[in-house]
Order: sequence, then structure tokens, then C-alpha cells
Amino acid sequence: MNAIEVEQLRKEFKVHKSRSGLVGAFRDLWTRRYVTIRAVDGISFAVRQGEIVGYIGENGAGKSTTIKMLTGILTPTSGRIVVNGMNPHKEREKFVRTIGVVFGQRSQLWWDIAVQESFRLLKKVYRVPDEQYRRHMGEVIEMLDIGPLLDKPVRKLSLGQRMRCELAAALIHNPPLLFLDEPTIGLDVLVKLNIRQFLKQLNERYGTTILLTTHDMSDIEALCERVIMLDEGKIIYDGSLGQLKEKWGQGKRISFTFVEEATLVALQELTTGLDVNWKQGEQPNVWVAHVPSGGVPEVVSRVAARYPLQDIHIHEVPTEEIIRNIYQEGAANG
Ligand SMILES: Nc1ncnc2c1ncn2[C@@H]1O[C@H](COP(=O)(O)OP(=O)(O)OP(=O)(O)O)[C@@H](O)[C@H]1O
Repeated sequence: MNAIEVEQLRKEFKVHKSRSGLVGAFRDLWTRRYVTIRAVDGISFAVRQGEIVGYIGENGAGKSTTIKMLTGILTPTSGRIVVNGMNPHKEREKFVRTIGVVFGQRSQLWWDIAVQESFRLLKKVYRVPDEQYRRHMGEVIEMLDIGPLLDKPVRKLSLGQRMRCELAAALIHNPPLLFLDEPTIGLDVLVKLNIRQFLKQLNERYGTTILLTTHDMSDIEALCERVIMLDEGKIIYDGSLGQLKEKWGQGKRISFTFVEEATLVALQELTTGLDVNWKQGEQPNVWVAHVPSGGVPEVVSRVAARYPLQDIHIHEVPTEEIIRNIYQEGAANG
């Protein structure tokens, strides 16, 4: 069964457009001008139960607007949404008991009271039976290692500690579907690893479906087999991360550290006839060649034969860069 089904979903915002200058401001008083922004522009996709899907895009691509529609906070301008078999903004009360939501920058915990008091209040809101709460939250608290934090008021927690408590709070009613908007933003590496491991465990143990937006590609690499990529409100890629990398991330980076400074013209001349794209590194004596995988030996041997080298490194193209290239070119499906 599908946890999420979306067809031709669209959301438009009408925003006031102010005119420039004093005269413009004066005219705005009499006649207001509006422009329509299509934040989400006719998207369709389905997420199966138990999937972990990364929902990615640049700032303003329409990710948060989609999540707000999927969670029933915003009403779509047009299109069809079915989440957990329901229409999110029509069957509100029943619906919210089947989802968990974490917005990285917003808290659902009460600032001045102990974490466990917030948990108890949420338990009441969701009407979770005592036995179920004890069993399930016992596991969640252990997996997130937040036992020692439960007595502390939220304002005394570090960001990483608070995020772990936020996740636990979103799971009090053990929802089958979890929406996460930038769950690791601002966290240090260890806390990020801990949260990723927890999400994986949660997915394996309870089959929880997770839709996650993030700007951190290592979140995606660690968690998501599938990514949906959004650009200006439209889906430009929906498929596995592996395929995306295979198709768009072909080639290698060879980083040469020369004993002396080298010039672009000389390197280009040296590699004439080969498919190489040279970029200056951080130092004047470091140059990076982007080449198709099969071209590595020829480039290395030509360069090494001509210039003395201090060091040489060969890397895969990082996912962040693949994604940036796709956005620059505008579409991933072509
Ligand atoms: N309430 C609103 N009123 C008017 N315009 C809005 C509103 N909410 C979002 N927008 C506009 O819709 C577009 C999509 O915004 P959205 O917040 O969904 O993007 P996003 O992909 O989540 O970006 P970010 O990564 O910055 O959070 C943007 O152009 C934004 O300015």
C-alpha cells in the first residue's frame, strides 16, 4: 500500500507586489498589484509504506510547501493528495494521529518544563494508552540515548540534545509515517550520525515510512535509496540515488600537487585530444582534472611524464557536486 499519493498537486500564493519609489508607494495605497507564485507546480508521486525518501531541492524549490500540504497545514490550490488513506486537511483529527512531523527549526516541546513533562502532555493529546507508551517510548528513549535528559527543561539542552528529544516527541504515538524537514541542520557530526542511525533502526523495526528534506547530501546517502528532486515547483528527478550518480556522476577527479606552479594553458596543451576539464585548486601549484573514468591512466601518465609531482589524489565526483550540476543544467530526466 502507498503511504503517500499525490497527483497533479499545485499550490499558488498570491503576493503583493510593491511599486518602487515614493510615487509607487503612493499608488500602492490606491491600487494593489499582485503576482501569483507557483510554489508547487503540478507534481505527482507515490511513496510506498516503509520507504525512506529524500525530498531535495534548492532554496525556494517548494519542499516545505509540499510537506505543509502533505501534513494538512496548507490546502492545495488544485490536485489530489491521499496520505495514510486520508485527505490530510479534511480528516484532520484522525489524520494527525497517523503522522509525526519534525521541522528542524521549530520546537514542539515546551521550553520551560522538563522533557518528560512535554512527553506526558503529548501522550495525552494523542491519547496513547499507558502500556503502549511505556513499551514504545522505552525503546525510543533507549535508541536515542536521551534517558539522562528527561528531567531537564528544554531550554537547558544543547541543539543536538533537543533535536533528539524532538524526534522522540514526534514518535510518541508511534506513527507509521514521519515527515522530517531539515532534521540535522546545525548539528555536529556525531549527533548527525546518531540521528541517522536512529532513523534507520526506526524504519527497520517498525517499518516507519520517512519523507525527509535536507540540504545535507550525507543524510541522503546514509538513509535514502530514493530521491525526489524538485526545481521551481516541478519534479526533475525521481529515482534511486545510485542511478542518479551513475548517470550524472560519471568520471573522476584527479588532484595534482605540482612541485612548482603550473598554468592552465600548459596543462590544456599537454592533454590536447583528451576529454579533460581543468580547474585550479586551492594553491597555485594544485590543479584538478575532471575526466571520464576510463581516461584516468592517460591523463596521469602524460602529466607525470612532463611535470614533477608532490602528490596526486583520485576521487569520485561528490554527490553535492552532481546535484549542483543537475540544477545548473536544469533537468535530470533528459
Ligand atoms: N506563505 C507564503 N506566501 C507567499 N509565498 C510563499 C509562501 N510560502 C512559500 N512561498 C514561496 O513559495 C516558493 C517555495 O517555497 P518553499 O518554502 O516551499 O521552498 P523550500 O524548497 O522549502 O525552500 P527552503 O529550502 O528555503 O526551505 C518560494 O518562492 C517562497 O518564497
